[in-house]
Amino acid sequence: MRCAAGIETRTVEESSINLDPIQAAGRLTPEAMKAVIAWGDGYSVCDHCHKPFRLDYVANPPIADFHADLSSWLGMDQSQVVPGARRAFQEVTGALVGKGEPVMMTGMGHYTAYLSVEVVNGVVREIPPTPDHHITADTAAERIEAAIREFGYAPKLLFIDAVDFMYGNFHDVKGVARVAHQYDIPVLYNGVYTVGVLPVNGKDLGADFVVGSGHKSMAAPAPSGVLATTDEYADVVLRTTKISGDVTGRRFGIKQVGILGCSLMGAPIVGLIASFPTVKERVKHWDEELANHKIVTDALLSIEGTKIASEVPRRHTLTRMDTSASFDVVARTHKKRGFFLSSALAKRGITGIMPGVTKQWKFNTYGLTREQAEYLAAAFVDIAEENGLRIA
Ligand SMILES: Cc1ncc(COP(=O)(O)O)c(C=O)c1O
Repeated sequence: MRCAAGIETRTVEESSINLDPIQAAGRLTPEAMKAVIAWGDGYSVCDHCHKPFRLDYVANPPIADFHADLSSWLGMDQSQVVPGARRAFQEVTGALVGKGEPVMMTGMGHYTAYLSVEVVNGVVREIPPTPDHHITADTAAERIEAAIREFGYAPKLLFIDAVDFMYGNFHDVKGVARVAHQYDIPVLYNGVYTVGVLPVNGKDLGADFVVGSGHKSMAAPAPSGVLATTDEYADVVLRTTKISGDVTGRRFGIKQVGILGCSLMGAPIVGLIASFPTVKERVKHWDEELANHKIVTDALLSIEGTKIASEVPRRHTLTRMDTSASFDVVARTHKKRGFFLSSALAKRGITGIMPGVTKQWKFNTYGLTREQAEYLAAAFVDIAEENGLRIA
């Protein structure tokens, strides 16, 4: 069915398996789905906004309680909801970084982190990954020293991914944060692949800012995300307005500057909150997610020539495979070329791997049941066998 604006009814096949790394942990819970329908009108939660007229003070739906819960759940002091992790990056750079000032970024950072420096006319200085795709404290120290020599003062902020989007590798957040703090550089922990799927305690990690993505990892609608910080940085980054109109003298209460007053006011905030109890529970079961993931990677590794390009053993459900000596060999002569793999998977109800790619590709098994993991594992082996690849 298609509405007058041309939007088709979206059907989500419950039994199908979507391996798209960015979608795996963002699918809504049934509770969020219902809440989104009930609260989908534009500014729906604003019916319940009373003095002092700020989103995080709304008692019903329980937005105020959610903020308090979120801060303690992340091991931080204060938090805010934002329209996506990228807006949290922007809020922090907006508060801490001036024109021409350096920010340390890892060479494996997301493009939105780079752009959040660009939007405030800051300058990026990178910490390159090691040949095995890790960000280490030693390299961070070297690059910070180099930036200090170049600029004459320490960088204003350091971004570090808990788990990067390229390989799904874990990085030495604690070690890097310890080094950064020796130079008084605040640390932004990018938790888009951790917050909402596994336990995170920002202060234990040495983070000054913890950023999560609602639509990527907290079973929430887009755009949504979270920013948590310490009391030390809250005064600057979550600061309230002081501006006034020079002619009218107008003032704006206690609105927060970094999110231009309010951020999520309808479906995204109620969806985020409605999924939160499930999200808090599911992070306790990360080991089960890893066990399911291993069923699939073991099956893939049984296909002769197949390797894992990410760190091993796997500690995350997002993995980059190297099938240049297996599926890519098939692709060279197959009539569908590289598309044979995505097409064979689609026939089996499996989507989310980039069509046409057979050398290196990423997938994420987060949220699959044991049965689905076994089905997926068997599907890869089956596809390999029907294309003449040997199984060890
Ligand atoms: C590592 C990383 N950081 C940040 C983002 C941006 O997140 P959001 O869409 O919530 O702004 C992404 C999105 O894919 C990502 O992979």
